[in-house]
Amino acid sequence: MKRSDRLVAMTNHLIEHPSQLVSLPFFSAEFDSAKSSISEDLAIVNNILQQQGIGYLESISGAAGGVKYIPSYSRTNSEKFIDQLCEQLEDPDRLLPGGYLYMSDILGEPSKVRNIGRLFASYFSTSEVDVVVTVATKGIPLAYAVASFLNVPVVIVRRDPKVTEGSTVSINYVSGSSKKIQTMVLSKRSLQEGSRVCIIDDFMKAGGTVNGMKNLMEEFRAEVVAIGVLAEAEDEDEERVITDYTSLIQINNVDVKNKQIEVRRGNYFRRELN
Ligand SMILES: O=P(O)(O)OC[C@H]1C[C@H](OP(=O)(O)OP(=O)(O)O)[C@H](O)[C@@H]1O
Repeated sequence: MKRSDRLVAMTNHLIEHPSQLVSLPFFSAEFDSAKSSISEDLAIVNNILQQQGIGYLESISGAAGGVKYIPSYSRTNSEKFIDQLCEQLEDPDRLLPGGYLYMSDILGEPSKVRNIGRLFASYFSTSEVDVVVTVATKGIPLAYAVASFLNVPVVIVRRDPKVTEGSTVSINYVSGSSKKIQTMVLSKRSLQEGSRVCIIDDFMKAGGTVNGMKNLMEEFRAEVVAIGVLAEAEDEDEERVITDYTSLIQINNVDVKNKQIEVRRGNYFRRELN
């Protein structure tokens, strides 16, 4: 196979299998090429991925070695996407009682959900995440998007026990937004002790829901190494219980009465991105 054809096929395979180890012998066999040629090809691909600001190839040496495509969105790409999302959300008609924002249309757009997943996967690419955890319902599409780029499974926390979940662990929590005691339930089979967990949700107001998930993770002796929320809205009437989280969008100065709203970049951008 000609180098130009190999480069296209190789890039496609790597992008289609984010965070997955691909061995050099696999590429050699697939493209009937010497490992030295494949190594040169991979250097070219790595260079272009970084130039395009969409990630890089991580090399793993040794007999079981190879390369992994690590999605890592550049600052420029990230800002462009989030600014466009802020503009779309900064619409007073989206305001809901209790300082909520209607975002289900965004969560219904696969391309936007995929980009949100890519941003979080970029941000958490070095956190060695084993599993992405979310709570039903609106966090689910985002959790799958993040997990697909990190190449890890998704675990969904429910609010009610179901016979199909087997024996479960449950905790009670107060979701600040609804000010009522709620329950979170998770099947005992779903998480191994010591799992490194990335918590993902669509929205955080008082942080009671994310805090509930953190408490539930303690019941499983799992370690929360990353917390990502698409949007956060300040909760004027109570101190937020969560501080160690990453948000893509911040909703400020919500004035339901006068239908005013401000939507800005979240704290995702406070950290130096490559
Ligand atoms: O930070 P808090 O004050 O706890 O609120 C954030 C919660 C509330 C809302 O979920 P709901 O709309 O209650 O439930 P669902 O996701 O099933 O629509 C949102 O999806 C977060 O999970």
